[in-house]
Amino acid sequence: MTNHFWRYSHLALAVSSFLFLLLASLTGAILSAEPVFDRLKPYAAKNLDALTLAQAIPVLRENYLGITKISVESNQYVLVEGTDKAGANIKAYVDPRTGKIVGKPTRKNEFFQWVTSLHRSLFLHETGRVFIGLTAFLLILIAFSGIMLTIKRQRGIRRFLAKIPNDGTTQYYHTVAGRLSLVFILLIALSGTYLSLNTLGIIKPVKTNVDVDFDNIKSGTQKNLKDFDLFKRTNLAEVQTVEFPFSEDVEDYYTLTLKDREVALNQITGVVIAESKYPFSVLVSNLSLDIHTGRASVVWAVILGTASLSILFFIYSGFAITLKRISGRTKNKYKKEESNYILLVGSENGTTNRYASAVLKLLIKRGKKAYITSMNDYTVYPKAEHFLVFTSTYGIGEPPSNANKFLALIDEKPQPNPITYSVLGFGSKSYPDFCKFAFDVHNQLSAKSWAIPLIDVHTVNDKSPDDLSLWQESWSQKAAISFQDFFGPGKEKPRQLRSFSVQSNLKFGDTFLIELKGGRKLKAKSGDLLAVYPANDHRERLYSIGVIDEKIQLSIKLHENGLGSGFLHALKVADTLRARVVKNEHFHFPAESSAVVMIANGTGIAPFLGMLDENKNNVPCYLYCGFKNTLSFEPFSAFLTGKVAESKLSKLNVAYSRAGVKQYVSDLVAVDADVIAQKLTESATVMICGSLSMQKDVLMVLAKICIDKTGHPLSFYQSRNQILTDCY
Ligand SMILES: Cc1cc2nc3c(=O)[nH]c(=O)nc-3n(C[C@H](O)[C@H](O)[C@H](O)COP(=O)(O)O)c2cc1C
Repeated sequence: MTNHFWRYSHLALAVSSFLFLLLASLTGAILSAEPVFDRLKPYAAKNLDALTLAQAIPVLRENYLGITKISVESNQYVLVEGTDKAGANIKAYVDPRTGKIVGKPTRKNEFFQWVTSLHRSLFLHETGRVFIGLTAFLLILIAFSGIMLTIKRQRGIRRFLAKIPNDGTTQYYHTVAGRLSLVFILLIALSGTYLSLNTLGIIKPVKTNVDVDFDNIKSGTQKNLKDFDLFKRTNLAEVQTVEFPFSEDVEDYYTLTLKDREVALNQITGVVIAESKYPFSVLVSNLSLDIHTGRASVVWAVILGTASLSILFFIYSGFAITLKRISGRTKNKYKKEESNYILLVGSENGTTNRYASAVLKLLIKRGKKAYITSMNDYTVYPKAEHFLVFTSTYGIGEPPSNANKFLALIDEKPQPNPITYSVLGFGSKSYPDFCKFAFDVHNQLSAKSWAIPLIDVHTVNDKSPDDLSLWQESWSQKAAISFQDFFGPGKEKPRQLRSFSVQSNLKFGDTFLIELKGGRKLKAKSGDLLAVYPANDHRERLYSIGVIDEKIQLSIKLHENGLGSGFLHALKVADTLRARVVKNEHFHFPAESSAVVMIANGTGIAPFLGMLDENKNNVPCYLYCGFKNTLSFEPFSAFLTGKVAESKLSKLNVAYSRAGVKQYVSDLVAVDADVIAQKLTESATVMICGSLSMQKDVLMVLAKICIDKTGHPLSFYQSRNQILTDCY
């Protein structure tokens, strides 16, 4: 059964029993203090398991003239009833080793009596008992559905006790505490249910009294009590009551009520004259009482109290989780039929929902017609121009439950118009399949003819504000929608711009290479981005950078009327530029990788130039790059040949799309399918930088290579950081 089923069962059971569960656990926690208070009184006898009846009874008989009954109560009080040496009636707690009176039985504490009634029947007699019994039963089901949810969360029963990644959420504490208290809560619930079945008369535990055959009772010489075999074998911890014979007549006998049976004993010879073992139902009933009340052990009573308090915590945290989950849902202002921006959300616990809702509000504030819905409600949107997909990943790289039909739906329902899309994945690197579902969505959308990627797939690790703002910057640049007054997580921070001086600006047709030098404390790595503000206003342009000899190198294509490229193209040596470096951790040269496969087209080669320069350990690097013709490759040719000579680049593969055999870089990748598959299985990293259309083609080729030659889907490697992309 699905996670969804268990989640809703868990919630529905908790909601339906909430009030009774609250009362029962609160009163249960209070009642667990009673055995502790009882044990604090000086009446409890110590080490009853080390004192036999053969030792205790003679001592008590010496002290009291006529004993009618000895009772050993569950709190280890030993009660003697009968007459004392002066012939006066007594009913007192005694020390069974000395026979001394230690206290007199008193009425049960009124407060505990009141709480007990509330706990057992809510003061509603039979009806209350039914409700309480039902609550105990529902608690079993809640615990069971909780176990199933934990198994799903932990990806299998064998990993049930494995470490749970601590993301600091209420859900984490709910799960961890649940696992710790599970056994105790189950015992409370099972014993409570059984006791309720007893009190409601559905299960009737019937003790059969000993059946004595009076014709067979034999007399003889009076044996000393301390020599009675059964008395020697039975310690006081096993005893509930010992009823003494009424007279000295041989037909009167001792009746011993033990934990598991009743025994009749000849008072002259000490021989067992009858025995009746309790039926299973009585044993279970006694055990349930011990378990449910903690009457037999202070330690158990404390555990019970803690477990009852933990139920209160689960009620609180469970509702907090649900509230968080549903609070992110937003009402739509526009209908889906009229909206141009469609926000598709996959969220299990509400984090992604809340972020998507903040983006929706921003779009509406900017005057856009936007519509938000969960990914499973995906349909055909006649006026849609942009899809914004926000999704988390759960389980073994699986979709959240409101997105589990999405991949099938996009196959079933093609859009009538071309639509740009962007996918933002929410996940956590504590899980092996980081944002895998977001990659699955991005890959599947990129194979659709109607879907045009607006920006590369982005991921957010543990709600990182830096990751969120990176997506915002990339998306707002392409969609021309400012996030300036965005009110949501990862909202814009004040920009701290630095000055860069232009070292060179070399032009090669419509491509140009700029070298920039920042101040001494500049920390930039190849793969980071440079944010430039060409009009000195909010409009930002991002460029991938390569760092060579502590200088930032940008490789840019001049676009007609391009705001950013036009501005940079016009820069001259010694000009200064105000800009900032945006960290792009996910696209740095991998610190530990058996090999690196670099795939680029056009100016996307820029970060790889810096990375090859950085390759001090000569990690095997394979570059596949695509250019229009030899002229557009020329700016990089000498540098790359030099890196081959230095063994920093193992193999250089160049495709020209408008010259010679007319190939694309994806064709080169397809030719080397075997090599790339082998590298991937050897934990190599594939890095792709360049245009989104090139990425689309390359991902399709890689998807085929992965599935055909390694048996894993492409997203398997993407979510393990083995396929990194930075495309625009
Ligand atoms: C049970 C569980 C399983 C998860 N599995 C993954 C996973 O496989 N990959 C991943 O990147 N993140 C995983 N995460 C992290 C979530 O995707 C991340 O916390 C996300 O922000 C949750 O978003 P939501 O609240 O919108 O569902 C998991 C979280 C939980 C609680």
